[in-house]
Amino acid sequence: MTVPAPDALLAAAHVVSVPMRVRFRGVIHREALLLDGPAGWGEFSPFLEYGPDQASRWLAAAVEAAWEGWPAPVRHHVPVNATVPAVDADAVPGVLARFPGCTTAKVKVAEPGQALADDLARVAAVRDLLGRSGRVRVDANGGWSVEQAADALAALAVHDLEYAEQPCAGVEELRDLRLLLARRGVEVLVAADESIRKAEDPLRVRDLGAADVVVVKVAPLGGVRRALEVVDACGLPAVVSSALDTSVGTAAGVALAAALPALDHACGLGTVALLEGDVADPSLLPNEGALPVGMVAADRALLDRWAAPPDRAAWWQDRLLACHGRLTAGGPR
Ligand SMILES: O=C(O)CCC(=O)c1ccccc1C(=O)O
Ligand SMILES: [Mg+2]
Repeated sequence: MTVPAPDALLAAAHVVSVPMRVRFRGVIHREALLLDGPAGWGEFSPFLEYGPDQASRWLAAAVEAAWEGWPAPVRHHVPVNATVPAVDADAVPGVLARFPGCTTAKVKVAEPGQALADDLARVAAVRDLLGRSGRVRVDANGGWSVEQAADALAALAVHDLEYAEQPCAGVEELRDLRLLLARRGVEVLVAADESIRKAEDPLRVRDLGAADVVVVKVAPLGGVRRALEVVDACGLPAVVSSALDTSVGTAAGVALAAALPALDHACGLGTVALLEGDVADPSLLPNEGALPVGMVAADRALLDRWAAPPDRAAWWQDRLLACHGRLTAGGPR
């Protein structure tokens, strides 16, 4: 991929700060730099704490979207899951109402400061609303030790889990957990999310037998094409998920999900519903449990409405330039 010159990137950039409806991943304002390029719109929104190596992959994904475009889709709609943040059980109906027609829900668990009882109550509430035919998965974001995960999943399994996403932080831990669950007769599949971030990761996950399913995100992997290679190398069923993107970044995830040869699970791409505002009109929101495939353009009025304060816009422009330097210096793959 040829990376545009710094001036071309800066000239194409719009920085926004969008409030979240509910705190998610500690984030209450989602900041993003949108790029208006010849092939369409791209989103550059690495989380604030990410260093330049990680963040430059997000830039590669944004440049792919805005200067190159995506591979051809093999489907026109992508089924999505509802995403339930670590809210109180009584807030679950309000969250699920934002995901019309979704029959799969992903529930955040193992939130710091909360107890297993909170997770059990939240998951029970979700199962209750979806009914027996719904699918319920949990995401611990690596918050449990192997023992904690085995105990928690044995308890949560009464609600019939589709899988548990990143129950423990490390790849070896995921492998050990799978062995322990099998020994204890707990039938819960394990998905790797944070363990799939770098080019060499998926092969490690596969070779160690650390997961049954892989979660892939376009931006951290450096674009739709790179993510397709990762899934192919891994040889495991894949679920595409968002990084809490605006509709522009979400469309890249939809493009990946639409280009995958096989797609057996709902994707975590309904998260625009967790944002209070967005850059596109209409927003890329689930309808009848699915999203349409296609490029999404940002809207000028909405870019103005959610424009970031000048100091934050300058911070993002500096970050863009730093990442540009990494990418053109050969950067991480
Ligand atoms: O998968 C989903 O349902 C939504 C996406 C999501 O949970 C997420 C969004 C931003 C950062 C991390 C994660 C995650 O899956 O851990
Ligand atoms: Mg996850």
